[in-house]
Amino acid sequence: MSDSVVPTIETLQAEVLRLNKVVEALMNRDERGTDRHASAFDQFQSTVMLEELVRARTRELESALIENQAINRALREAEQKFHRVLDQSLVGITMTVDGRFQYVNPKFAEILGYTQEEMQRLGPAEITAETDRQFLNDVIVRSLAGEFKQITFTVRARRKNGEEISVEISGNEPIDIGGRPALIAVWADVTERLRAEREILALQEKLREQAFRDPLTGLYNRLFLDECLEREFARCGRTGCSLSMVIADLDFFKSVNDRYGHQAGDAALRHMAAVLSGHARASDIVCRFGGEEFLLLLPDTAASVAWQRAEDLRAALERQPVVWQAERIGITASFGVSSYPADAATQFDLIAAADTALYAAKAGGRNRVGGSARVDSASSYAGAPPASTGRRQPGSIN
Ligand SMILES: Nc1nc2c(ncn2[C@@H]2O[C@H](COP(=O)(O)OP(=O)(O)OP(=O)(O)O)[C@@H](O)[C@H]2O)c(=O)[nH]1
Repeated sequence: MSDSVVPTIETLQAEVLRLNKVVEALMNRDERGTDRHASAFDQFQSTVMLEELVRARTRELESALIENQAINRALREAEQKFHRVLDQSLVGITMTVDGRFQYVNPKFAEILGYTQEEMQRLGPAEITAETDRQFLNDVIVRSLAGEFKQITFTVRARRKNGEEISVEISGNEPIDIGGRPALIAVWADVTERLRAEREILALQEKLREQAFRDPLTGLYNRLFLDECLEREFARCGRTGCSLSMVIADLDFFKSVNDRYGHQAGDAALRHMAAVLSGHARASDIVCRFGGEEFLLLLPDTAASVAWQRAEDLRAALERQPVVWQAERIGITASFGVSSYPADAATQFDLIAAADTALYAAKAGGRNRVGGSARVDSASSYAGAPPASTGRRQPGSIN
């Protein structure tokens, strides 16, 4: 049979019937002719040939019919398999033509909370949250222009019940469906995945934050200080700005613990942390350096300004007693101030210089500020430590 046009089953069946009738008619006519007239040999021969031709054509058509039925069966099976795959797909699959969903699989309808029939009255724009609609339209226009071989992106979509979800869409170049460009896309609901990712990031941030925080006071710890001291030093080296440091150490803190108990000591440490934080500028870094020692890193702060700020802190601490249960415990601290580049060339020297200044303040009688940039004040001390500094008990001012 001709292979240019595949006839439909109906056409084939009609033609087989017609040919069978032709054969039948010929045979009848032949029989009738033989009865009535003695047929000429030629007529007989041509009739036999014609009959043979018709039979051959009938056989051809019958086998074409069988072949056609097999093809149709195979096509139906392939379509069924294809639909089964689409129906069972765990992701949404859509085919969009002229801005409308021409086909959506059940999963896509389920993701958006519509029926498959309802979905076919909608298009991608209608189910996209307003905030992302323009973006999606742009992607569709560019996809139809063949700009992307493959593209994956995420937008906010709106379900039938109004709930907003995040969907990840993967699409390819458009295909031709009946002369119209069609976009096939795979949609996945990634709302939970994105939420989990956000939670993990927040948790990581929290853990990072915890790793850098002192649990008792909530201040940064030494680990954090090491990180940012290096960074700040490098920055100041580059920009030529000054970097100051203040180390503060509670005076006679052992006596607070001994007299009021360890928990009162903890309260005093928290109180000290609150005073330091309360006086800090946004750019300052306030750390608990160790036991009852605190450290302030003051970027872009000249030595004299740092010294004055330490003095303000000293005075504030002296003024504000620790409130512990029914007690008001008066505490003081000694301070050591150092500055880059005035007192030190490296970050280690800067700490050492602040430490030396603190030691001098302790040695000078405590409750004072030590440092090379000291301004004249009764409570400041910058000289060498005397041989004996004496000790006094922290006073209850209740
Ligand atoms: N309550 C409490 N005490 C702490 C903590 N860390 C360190 N200490 C105490 O801090 C005290 C430090 O004592 P010292 O080093 O002798 O210093 P000080 O008594 O303050 O004396 P000076 O520094 O010379 O004025 C010790 O008794 C430590 O047990 C803490 O986290 N909580």
